Amino acid sequence: MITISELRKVYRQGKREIVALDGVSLSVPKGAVHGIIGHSGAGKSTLVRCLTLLDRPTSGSVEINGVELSSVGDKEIRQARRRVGMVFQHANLLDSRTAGGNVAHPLELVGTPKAQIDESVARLLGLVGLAGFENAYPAQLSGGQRQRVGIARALAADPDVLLCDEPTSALDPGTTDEILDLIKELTVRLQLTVLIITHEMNVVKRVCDSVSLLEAGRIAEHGSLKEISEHAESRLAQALLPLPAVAEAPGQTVLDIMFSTETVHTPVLSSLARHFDIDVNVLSGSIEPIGGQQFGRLRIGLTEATDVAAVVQYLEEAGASVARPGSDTGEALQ
Ligand SMILES: Nc1ncnc2c1ncn2[C@@H]1O[C@H](COP(=O)(O)OP(=O)(O)OP(=O)(O)O)[C@@H](O)[C@H]1O
Repeated sequence: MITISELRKVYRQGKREIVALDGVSLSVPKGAVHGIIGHSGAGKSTLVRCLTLLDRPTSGSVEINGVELSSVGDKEIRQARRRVGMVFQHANLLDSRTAGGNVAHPLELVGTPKAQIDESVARLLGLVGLAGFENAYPAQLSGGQRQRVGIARALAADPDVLLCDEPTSALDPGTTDEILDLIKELTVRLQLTVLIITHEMNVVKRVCDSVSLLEAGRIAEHGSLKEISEHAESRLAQALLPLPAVAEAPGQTVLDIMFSTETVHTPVLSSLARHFDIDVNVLSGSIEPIGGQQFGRLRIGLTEATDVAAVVQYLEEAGASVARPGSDTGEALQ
């Protein structure tokens, strides 16, 4: 379990203060995968550096399984760092070392006996589906295999938390899915706590149990995928269920409707049309499985004469969530 409380990081450039993290609080239980989405400059790298103790937070705390990370002294810092395994975008393997040599590296650095290292390397490569690849060099491996080695190396020190920084951004879609499935499987099997920094909503959909939107150093939105997908005004929900090209609807009142598992299969729109004796114009829509459950989003147009407040109330009473689409939509997060 990782608990981040009121984390602040202020950089100073001469007289100027740059607030990179502005009170980030977040809790992820053991065995869960949490995604962090954010635009460039939101504070993602700073958060990674604070969690890996490459940077000291200005204030706030990071606790891993009840142990406070941010207050450890310089002497214990190496030990504390071992609690967080790091997976990078480009695997960052040492080209001069074999796959086995790369996985062995962090164990060698802390003086683990040779026999124990050999046993760990074989076990870890087996765990990531690379049994028998001990002697292959990174140049002889595919991008996905290199990332598997990177994951095995991150697990070598038996960490509690796996911190994955854009782990699939350099991979093709098929390999991305394989690596994400591996991360999910390892999370459950080893009871890890996983944080994935990503800009890809597909990563969130496939592997995350919960997600946060980091904006200007603050958590602007967060929740489980189910909680988020039930709120039509949530930008994360809109990014999870982006609408295909939306048709213009001159002279109509446009509404976005989010349907959750319970309502996605009920004929809400036809009953709406019957109830109010109106025509409902479907402008765009999508229905997708998110976090193992079906969610839907529809954009509809109503003729201006319709009593919109009554329509919204009717839809909400039917279990849907309704929003008026604005200019700042979740599509921009894609
Ligand atoms: N060492 C530093 N000194 C001064 N300002 C910094 C430093 N590191 C980051 N910042 C500033 O802190 C803010 C957050 O930066 P950060 O690199 O954490 O964002 P990010 O979300 O990782 O962006 P990107 O996706 O582009 O890497 C930015 O305004 C950045 O300019």
